[in-house]
Amino acid sequence: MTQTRIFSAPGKALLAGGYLVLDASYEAFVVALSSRMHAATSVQKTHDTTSITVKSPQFKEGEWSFKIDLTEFKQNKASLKEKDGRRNPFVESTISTILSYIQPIENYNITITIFSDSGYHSQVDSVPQSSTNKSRTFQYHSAPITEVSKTGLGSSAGLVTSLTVALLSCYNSKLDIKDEATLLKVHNLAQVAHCLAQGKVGSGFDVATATFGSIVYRRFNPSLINGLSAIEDRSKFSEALVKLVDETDWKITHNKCCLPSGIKLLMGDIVGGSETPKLVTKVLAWRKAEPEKSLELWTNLNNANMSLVSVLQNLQTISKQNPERYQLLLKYLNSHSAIEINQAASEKKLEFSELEDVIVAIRKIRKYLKQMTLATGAEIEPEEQTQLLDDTETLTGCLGGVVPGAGGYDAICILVGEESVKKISDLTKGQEKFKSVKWLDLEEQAEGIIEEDPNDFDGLI
Ligand SMILES: Nc1ncnc2c1ncn2[C@@H]1O[C@H](COP(=O)(O)OP(=O)(O)OP(=O)(O)O)[C@@H](O)[C@H]1O
Ligand SMILES: C[C@@](O)(CCOP(=O)(O)O)CC(=O)O
Repeated sequence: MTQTRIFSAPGKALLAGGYLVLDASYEAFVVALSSRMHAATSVQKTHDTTSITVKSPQFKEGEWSFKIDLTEFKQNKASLKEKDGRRNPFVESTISTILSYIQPIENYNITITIFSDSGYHSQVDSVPQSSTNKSRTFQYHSAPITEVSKTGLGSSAGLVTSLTVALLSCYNSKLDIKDEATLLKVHNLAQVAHCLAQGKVGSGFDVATATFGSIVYRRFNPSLINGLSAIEDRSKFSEALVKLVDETDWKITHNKCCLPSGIKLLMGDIVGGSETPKLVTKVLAWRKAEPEKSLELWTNLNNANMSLVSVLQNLQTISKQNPERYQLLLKYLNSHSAIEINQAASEKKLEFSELEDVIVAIRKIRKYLKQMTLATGAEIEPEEQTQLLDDTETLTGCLGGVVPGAGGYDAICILVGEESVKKISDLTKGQEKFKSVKWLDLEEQAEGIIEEDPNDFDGLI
């Protein structure tokens, strides 16, 4: 019997809480994006050995095939061997984590096909291909996955999370991702697989967002996964993994939190790029060397981050409790810039002080990220980005913006009234001061993992 189920998981933009989120004392606000990673299953029972193939047809040589003798797998923790010696550490790690967890007795032929929305990668040298009913279009690249430039939306987290839920569904046809406990299990397994593939334990905000969608996130203790990776024997590893996934409280926070209606996230890709690990190393070294100064800065920045979350939540509440006033507020936003709103507030002429609250919170975040930049020497909000973000405050309908995640020269994220999105992208196109920005064709899509309609993928699989 063959069954096709398709699951997808979103990309991310870390709007508030970069660096702080590495420490479980602090929370971060992460927005899930409309660029998603999809995993389509095909399962057949077999009497032979288990065979698992992951295809990623948008990339050259995007196929990784494994034949697995289940008895041998249980006895030996050696890594899986791909048929043609091809490597994809994230695919290998996810398959071996799921098999270690499930410890299957019956054999299946499984094929999972991955589809990646165009926001994750540069579209240079790629051609579109659509499903029969034209509801889905994906870009097909002429190069292997490792050679195509990434945009920073968390492609490996999206891959691991969608592959985790897809593989689990192959062994449990009743798997329901609307069930909270199931979703938490998927999250825990995907975090383990992602960390083992990376060979390090990060904050995990990307995997958490891929699973749960737009959230306020607090990380888990890294020792949970560090302990696992030290186990050499497969049966002991499986036993510890089951305990960790099913019986351990990871003490993470993943509270749903999204942008208020009528306010959109606009993400600008910047010409240039930064290496996150180098920035992180500098920041953590300074934090260690300057415990008192850094505590003060971390506290101030965290207060600013949390105030952004709370003013956005306040707007969401107004939109529900007083929709008429909220429509007027949005109208005002879509006809004023952050500078003008701020000016009106200082002259005590502003009717919608809630808009000023957002602008102030964003400015505070930037102020402390700039202090972090100057103190640590890590280019988190470098001068070019400062100028660019200041310039966005002059755009009608824009509340300002930040450098997302680790910052640097990768991207900017701005908050914009929905009606102003197109105007801003049109207006900035020809302008010298915005010449380094390419607005990405994506927006917030707050859901985490969802199950897709297979008909939408006809002709692609
Ligand atoms: N569509 C895909 N198909 C197969 N493998 C993928 C796909 N997307 C990502 N991967 C895997 O994830 C790797 C990229 O992970 P890496 O940790 O380098 O980037 P990342 O931090 O997730 O990137 P970014 O945040 O910029 O998207 C790829 O080399 C590949 O192994
Ligand atoms: C700096 C850090 O806090 C955020 C990095 O975010 P991004 O990969 O730049 O989106 C690192 C992490 O949390 O793993």
